[in-house]
Amino acid sequence: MNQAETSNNENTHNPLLTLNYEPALASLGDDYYDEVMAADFPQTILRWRNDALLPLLGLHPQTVTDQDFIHAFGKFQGRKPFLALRYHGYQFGEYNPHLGDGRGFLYGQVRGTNGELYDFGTKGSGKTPYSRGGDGMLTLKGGVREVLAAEALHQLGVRTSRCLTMIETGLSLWRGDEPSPTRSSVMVRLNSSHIRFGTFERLHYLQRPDLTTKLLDHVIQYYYSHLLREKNQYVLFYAELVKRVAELAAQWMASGFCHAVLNTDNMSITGESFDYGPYAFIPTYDPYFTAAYFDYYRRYCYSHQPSICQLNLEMLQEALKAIIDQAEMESALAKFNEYYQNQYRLLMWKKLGFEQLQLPAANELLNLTIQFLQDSQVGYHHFFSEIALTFASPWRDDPALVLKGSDIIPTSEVSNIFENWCVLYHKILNSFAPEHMDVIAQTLAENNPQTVLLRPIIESVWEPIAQEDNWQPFNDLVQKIQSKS
Ligand SMILES: Nc1ncnc2c1ncn2[C@@H]1O[C@H](COP(=O)(O)OP(=O)(O)OP(=O)(O)O)[C@@H](O)[C@H]1O
Ligand SMILES: [Mg+2]
Repeated sequence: MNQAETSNNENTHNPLLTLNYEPALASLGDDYYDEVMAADFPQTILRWRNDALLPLLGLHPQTVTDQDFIHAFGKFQGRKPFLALRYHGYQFGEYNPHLGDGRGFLYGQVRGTNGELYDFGTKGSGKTPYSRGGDGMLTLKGGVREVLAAEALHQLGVRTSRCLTMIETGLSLWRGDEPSPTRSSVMVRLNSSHIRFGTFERLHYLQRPDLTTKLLDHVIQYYYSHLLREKNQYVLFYAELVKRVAELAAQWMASGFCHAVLNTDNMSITGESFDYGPYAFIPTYDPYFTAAYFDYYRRYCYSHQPSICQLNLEMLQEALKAIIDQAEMESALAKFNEYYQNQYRLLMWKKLGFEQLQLPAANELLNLTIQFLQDSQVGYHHFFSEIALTFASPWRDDPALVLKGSDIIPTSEVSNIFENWCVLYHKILNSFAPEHMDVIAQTLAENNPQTVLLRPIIESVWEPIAQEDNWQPFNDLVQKIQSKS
């Protein structure tokens, strides 16, 4: 076989290339994107493949070889067009009309076995017309961090994008925030959509309500299709987006996650979480914990996340008001807090072991928990995982037994709050039948995995990669996360 025949053969036998790709976004026309080419990399070494996602694409992991991944997502053979999507966005409060996919593109769109349409989006695949001064690349550590964040958040029940694969690409990159030169990677991500708030903001900036209408119809058709028959579907879309985003913010907060860069170009129009750059899981409950070193004014600190999401939704009204009544959008947004609070409470109660709780004891328990976590500065995740680990039915019998045997040992300054917490927890346990203790134990275990992606854990798997190209700790960590252990 000559080279062309070999390549053709690889294309027709590669299950990743013979998926039923749907040109949903491409069919909107080139007002929304630029066709681009992928970089030609000196090396393509498969470092990670997310076999857990393949069944969603209708594929059996055993039928997809490592070479198939490399051929499709490292060498970028056998598919086109690749679309660098156009968008703008508010970055740290300032409008930036020079954005767009600067180091990635929409690789293709595929319908999952669940009937939903998914984007395959790249990151680190080379320069585009939107790269500005950037090199179009993703560091290997950046790829490792994004893979880990997405898997961890998914297992914590957060509505998130996930990485399909990560391939090392053999370049030396220079970055201010990593010891440089540093290694490079390309990552392919599965998102519900790569259409961002900033995609609409750009159309408003260009004063093209015709293109806004066309894009919104597309969004509703593909991502809010249950609204298609409604007369006032545009308002209903906005109202549902408010709910989805409020619930997402609650999921981040309960998970102890700080996204770090909540610019409107990082806000998905489907209300899904994505783009894991300088994120961090909070070590302790600190409302002002800030994950990005360049966030000098703590704009995107942990506790600001709900209000920033609300603000981003408010700014989106500006981009949509040419086609949706603004007063109606305002009244939809007025529900943000209620949606947020309801979801946050529910998730926190689950972390405490309860699917359902009677008010007002439920609120009291939540307030006391937060107060204790904040005043004591015990590890946020550690506190919950210790409850899950040490929980035992006798906690019902005596408040002094609650958390006995755990390593949560409060200092004298917070011993009062801790005692109150134990007394209340004990009282709540007694509002359930003894047979219910197993259910509580199970709820605790399901909602508080022992493996938490704190920064030192990420560094501990990155070090062996950086020092001796040892991927075992990384693979072990992903496996632990995926198995929720
Ligand atoms: N190394 C780079 N080269 C070129 N453009 C870049 C680079 N890093 C970031 N950009 C661009 O800067 C903007 C903001 O980057 P940001 O980190 O939010 O997005 P991203 O991580 O590149 O991609 P995504 O939002 O799809 O996850 C985007 O337009 C992005 O494409
Ligand atoms: Mg981004």
